[in-house]
Amino acid sequence: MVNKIGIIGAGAFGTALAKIVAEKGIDVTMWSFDKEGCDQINSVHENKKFLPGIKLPENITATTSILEAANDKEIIILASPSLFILDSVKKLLDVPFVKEGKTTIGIVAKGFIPSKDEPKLILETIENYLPGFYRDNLVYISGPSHAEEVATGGFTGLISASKNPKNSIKIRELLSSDSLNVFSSFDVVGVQISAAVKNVIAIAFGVLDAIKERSSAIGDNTESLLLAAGLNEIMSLGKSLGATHAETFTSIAGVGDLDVTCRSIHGRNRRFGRDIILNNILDNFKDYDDLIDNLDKLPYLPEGAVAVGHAYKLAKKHGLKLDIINTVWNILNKNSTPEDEVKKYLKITKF
Ligand SMILES: NC(=O)C1=CN([C@@H]2O[C@H](COP(=O)(O)OP(=O)(O)OC[C@H]3O[C@@H](n4cnc5c(N)ncnc54)[C@H](OP(=O)(O)O)[C@@H]3O)[C@@H](O)[C@H]2O)C=CC1
Ligand SMILES: O=C(CO)COP(=O)(O)O
Repeated sequence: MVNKIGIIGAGAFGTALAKIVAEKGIDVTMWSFDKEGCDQINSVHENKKFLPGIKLPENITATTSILEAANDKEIIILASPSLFILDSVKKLLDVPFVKEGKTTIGIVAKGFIPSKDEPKLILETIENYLPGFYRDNLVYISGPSHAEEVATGGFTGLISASKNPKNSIKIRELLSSDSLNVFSSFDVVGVQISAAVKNVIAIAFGVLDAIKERSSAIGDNTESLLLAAGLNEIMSLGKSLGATHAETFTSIAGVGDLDVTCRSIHGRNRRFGRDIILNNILDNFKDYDDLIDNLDKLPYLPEGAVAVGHAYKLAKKHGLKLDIINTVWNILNKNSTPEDEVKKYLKITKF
């Protein structure tokens, strides 16, 4: 029986999972990048920056020492966003328990790690940094799970995916609770692609959703069309990259997460799409590279902005014509106006 774990990254989702686990009587040590946030969790038992208004159990403690958070823990969960996860992994290499392979590592980041190299899925990139025995042993945690609802006990389904069934079961047992229903999967490729590319589709959805407020040419029917076509693009890319189970795409990891990310008011990628139309947010950036370099300056993190660059390259490499991914790529590169890109995608001439 696990009695203490480490969570690396004290953002909204890391904190929500910490609360679920701590309420089961398991002690949680969270590593926070930010000293002030760390002090708040320890003194007032609240993460005011990322999960305001949620009282945290007292068996959650926070530290700015990654050694303290990760050493001597049978399980650690990496909860830093995809943009920063590699920094966290590099820091973990100094932790004896991690170096000796004594810990099971779960990862919740959805997206691609920013890089100019050939696109790689998150687990593959992380495996390249960790000692060899972690290969095929990492666990990828996904599913439709906005932190705000997980933290307040909203009933939620998650997928625990690993090539090593012992490890996926270990994480499943750790996270399962009255409000969290966790399922195991072997399809690490299908689950990761679904998690990364749904953020791209959600940006497109946000763009359509904002145009819907201004024009009767776009309605709920149009949005459902986008959702269905988006799922097809996720499936095409997933199959080309080696997804092993078609059911992944119709599961909570696929259509479930796509749906919540596009429709929920909590969705940050959807919000980014809306801000492109309603607040001309792209005017603040010179070009796509400038957007990616400054993404962490936005008040919320739309990981789909990074993911679209990788998905676009992967689609090209595999000879796939993926129109929504191309449309989002063109919008973020300001190849023409977002409205014109949407018209081109829908093959219509006016709104
Ligand atoms: N939010 C959600 O509902 C869900 C999120 N996820 C995934 O979980 C991951 C984390 O998302 P979320 O919790 O929402 O993130 P948040 O946007 O809430 O938090 C940002 C996080 O980034 C960390 N951070 C900021 N700058 C740096 C840096 N330079 N180096 C290292 N860490 C930094 C912060 O650390 P600190 O607190 O220490 O300052 C904090 O943990 C994402 O990949 C997301 O896709 C998955 C399911 C649901
Ligand atoms: O992955 C998520 C919910 O499952 C969160 O999506 P956003 O990053 O768009 O908020």
